[in-house]
Amino acid sequence: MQALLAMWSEKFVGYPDGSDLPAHHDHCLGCGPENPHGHRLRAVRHGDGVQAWHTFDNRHVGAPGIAHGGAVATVVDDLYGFLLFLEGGPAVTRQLAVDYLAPVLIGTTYRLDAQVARREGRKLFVTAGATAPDGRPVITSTAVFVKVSVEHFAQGISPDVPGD
Ligand SMILES: CCCCCCCCCCCC(=O)SCCNC(=O)CCNC(=O)[C@H](O)C(C)(C)COP(=O)(O)OP(=O)(O)OC[C@H]1O[C@@H](n2cnc3c(N)ncnc32)[C@H](O)[C@@H]1OP(=O)(O)O
Repeated sequence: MQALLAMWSEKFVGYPDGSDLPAHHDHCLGCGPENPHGHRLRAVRHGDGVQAWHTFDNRHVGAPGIAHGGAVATVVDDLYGFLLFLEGGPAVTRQLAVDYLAPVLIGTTYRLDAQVARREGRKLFVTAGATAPDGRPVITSTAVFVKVSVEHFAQGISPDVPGD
């Protein structure tokens, strides 16, 4: 637990505009480089928000040729998680909504953007979207994140689960 806390506190530092943001951790489904099932999402700071380019592959297919809606939601949720590095501390998803405006195609690279729309007490109201190469919006999203202490994550740490 102490090693995890130390590793995370090192990640909540200032990030200049345009800089790469770190993975949440190596096995994160959204961005972890060591998760064989994961999306390996990479994001950069873009002004006061975050931006990513992402291509879904056949591990995340729903209908043939189309990304599974749950996989899309995973990536959006994780993209919001990168905003936390700009906020300076952890938070967790309390509510997530995704509007699927058009199919997200396997093998097509989409631009994703997320930002904090509003802060209210411990809540962050966030918004995101994904844009196709021709400029069409394919999804929009809103979510509510709630700030937590790093001790919140101790609930999930088990010596029997790989990756902990
Ligand atoms: C290094 C990386 C580290 C960070 C690592 C981050 C990794 C990012 C990965 C992507 C993100 C994830 O997958 S996160 C994992 C998925 N999410 C989770 O596991 C969270 C599970 N839920 C919880 O643990 C809990 O519900 C909490 C901690 C979120 C909150 O519990 P609580 O303290 O009891 O509070 P609760 O009653 O639930 O409500 C909290 C506040 O939200 C408000 N609220 C609730 N629903 C809504 C709603 N739909 N719209 C508006 N507001 C709402 C309530 O009114 C309240 O406001 P007020 O009374 O305060 O005004």
